[in-house]
Amino acid sequence: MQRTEPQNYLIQGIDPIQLTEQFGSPLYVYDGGTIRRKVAELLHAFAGINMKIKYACKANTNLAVLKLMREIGVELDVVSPGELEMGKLAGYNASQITFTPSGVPFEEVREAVETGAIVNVDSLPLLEWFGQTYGNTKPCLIRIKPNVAAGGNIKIMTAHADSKFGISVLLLDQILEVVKKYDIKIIGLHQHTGSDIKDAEPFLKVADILFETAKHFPHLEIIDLGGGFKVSYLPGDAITDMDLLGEKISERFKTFCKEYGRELQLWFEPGKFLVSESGYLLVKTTVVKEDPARNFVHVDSGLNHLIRPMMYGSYHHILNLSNPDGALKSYNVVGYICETDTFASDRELPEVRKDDILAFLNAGAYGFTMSSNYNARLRPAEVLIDNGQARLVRRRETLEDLLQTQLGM
Ligand SMILES: Cc1ncc(COP(=O)(O)O)c(C=O)c1O
Ligand SMILES: N[C@@H](CCCC[NH3+])C(=O)O
Repeated sequence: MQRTEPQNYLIQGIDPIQLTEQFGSPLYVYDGGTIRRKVAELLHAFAGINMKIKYACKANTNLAVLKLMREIGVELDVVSPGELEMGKLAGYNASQITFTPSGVPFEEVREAVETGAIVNVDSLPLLEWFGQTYGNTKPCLIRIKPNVAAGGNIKIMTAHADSKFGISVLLLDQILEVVKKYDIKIIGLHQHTGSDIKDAEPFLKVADILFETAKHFPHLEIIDLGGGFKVSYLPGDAITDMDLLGEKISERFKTFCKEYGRELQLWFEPGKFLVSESGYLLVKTTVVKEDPARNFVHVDSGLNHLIRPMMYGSYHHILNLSNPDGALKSYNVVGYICETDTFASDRELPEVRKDDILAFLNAGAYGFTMSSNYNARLRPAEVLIDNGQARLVRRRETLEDLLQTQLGM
């Protein structure tokens, strides 16, 4: 979204307020141009390296977004049979999809393997099952837990010693024993450190751990370093310097490949980095309440549509699209859910009036995908703007959708 004079917010030349008039509110809007730009940034940072992007689609599974990713050469990382199916519906071959489960029933792994996807094995019992079931007939990667703590907050750190994810690197001997016992075809090592990681240092640390571990596996083709690049939520927020990170990791990766004796492929699985900035949650002000303690702005949405502020205390920048020139006032922006659902506390915004349209920025990742029907509320519609055209890519839910699975009458 550019800010044009005088403070007229447009997404690819389209007025978001007009979108809410056409498609209703609340509304998720994604800017395909931003997604294309983010993919290009990542490719640029790792130019010169045999690198593949596996979009962690838990961030946003709208089929139009998945199709766009496929069209621009991005492959997929999925965490469930549902996401796998969505990937296929978006036109992916199963062989372009990696399944990265977390303690799932082994039947889900069987389904993924038999459909042709590659699996990141995340526990010793699963490795044992994989060996018993497939011997050396199917390839897999192993998800290593490097015991490194990094990420925006503890809930989104996934590689520290107490994290449930992956097989601890300290269990390497046991991993090797199982691999040997069944002659399992390990073609890659994987790790994902966490989300919202700004500095290059943790990425380099886990890369070194994986490179060292890789020396014990002679048939590798892939090193998968996961996702986690930080984006800017607050204006002026420090973000991962992708070019610097690309340069540093590429250098070490090249050295590793030389030592390993073969050129491997480097994979990344970003979610947030690719889609966060592309997304806006547009909401309408329902009530402005001037309480002695605080000014409250209620909107026609809540933690059911964007849970990140309540779940992680995350900051999402808010724009008052309807009154950008209004005098600044301090507000608590809250939802309509019967639960404390605060989007923002003590936030300075241009004066907010009833029926103003507000935009929550950085809503493209973990927005709609983490939404729910709490309080029997319906989920928003979604619009994708690409090549200057706005297209409805998910209709608004109806009460019928909500009642469809109920059998209690
Ligand atoms: C295995 C795996 N890969 C990739 C990601 C994407 O993380 P992010 O959206 O921070 O890039 C996640 C989510 O945390 C993950 O669990
Ligand atoms: N859902 C998290 C990031 C991914 C966590 C999943 N491992 C967020 O909104 O920041």
